[in-house]
Amino acid sequence: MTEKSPRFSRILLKLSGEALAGNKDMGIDANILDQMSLSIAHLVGLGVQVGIVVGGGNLYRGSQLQKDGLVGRVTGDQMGMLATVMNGLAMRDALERRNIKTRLMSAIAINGVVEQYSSRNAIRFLKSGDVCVFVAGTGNPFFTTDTAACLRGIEIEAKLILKATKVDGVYNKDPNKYDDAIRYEHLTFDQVLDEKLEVMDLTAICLCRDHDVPLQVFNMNKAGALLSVVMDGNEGTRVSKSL
Ligand SMILES: Nc1ncnc2c1ncn2[C@@H]1O[C@H](COP(=O)(O)OP(=O)(O)O)[C@@H](O)[C@H]1O
Ligand SMILES: O=c1ccn([C@@H]2O[C@H](COP(=O)(O)OP(=O)(O)O)[C@@H](O)[C@H]2O)c(=O)[nH]1
Repeated sequence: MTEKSPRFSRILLKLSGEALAGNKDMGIDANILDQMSLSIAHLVGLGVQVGIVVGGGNLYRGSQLQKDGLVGRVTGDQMGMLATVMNGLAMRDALERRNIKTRLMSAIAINGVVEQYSSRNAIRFLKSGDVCVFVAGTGNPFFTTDTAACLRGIEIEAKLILKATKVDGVYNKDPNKYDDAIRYEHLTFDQVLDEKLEVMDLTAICLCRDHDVPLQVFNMNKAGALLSVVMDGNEGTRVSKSL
């Protein structure tokens, strides 16, 4: 009997900072990180090329720092981007503890700590089986790591961008506020924009739509969900250019 091969050969996985925090208010939950690295190791073992964009919301968000009166927005966003670097360092170590060769690539140069992002190098590393963790978002203030995920996904020619979240996909309204919210199995980027569904920010959605890269939103806390998305795409909600 031959083992089924993955439906997507190269993926970009977006992990939010909050996902890394688990049930903690702040910081990183070591058990969550370990679980995530195990799931990613499983994909790598199946020959899937994996790029990861990590968020930083478990540590800092520029908009919040500005609201708190601590710093201006640009400085706050720079602190937010540096927060993603810290999460990425922890993610790299968790993956390497599982003997997965991992490249940590940053949009902002931090010599001696991370290597600088280049799409050509990233594609080369992915082809050789290394996992690439992309940090520091897009390198620019006023953007999000969701946008960075779509940008990097397009650049590395990922077949699918996966957005890991805390709910089972995209609903017609916020499932954490409305018990009668209904989950979509499949919808278009234009529907997301027209119905103002809070899946990703507008820049991220427009990038995926304009470059025709499908997006899958799924629950990272559900056992086996990541594997199921990559093997057959039957998990969560798929968002694409057309139905
Ligand atoms: N239409 C919707 N479908 C799914 N989740 C939604 C929707 N509207 C709001 N949400 C909320 O978005 C949250 C997930 O957003 P996410 O982008 O993963 O979080 P973060 O902003 O921390 O990265 C869910 O917990 C849910 O409460
Ligand atoms: O291209 C980017 C990506 C991120 N950020 C900053 O980094 C913070 C953390 O990223 P994000 O909020 O996207 O993290 P997540 O919600 O995924 O944990 C953001 O709030 C921004 O302040 C930024 O300035 N530019």
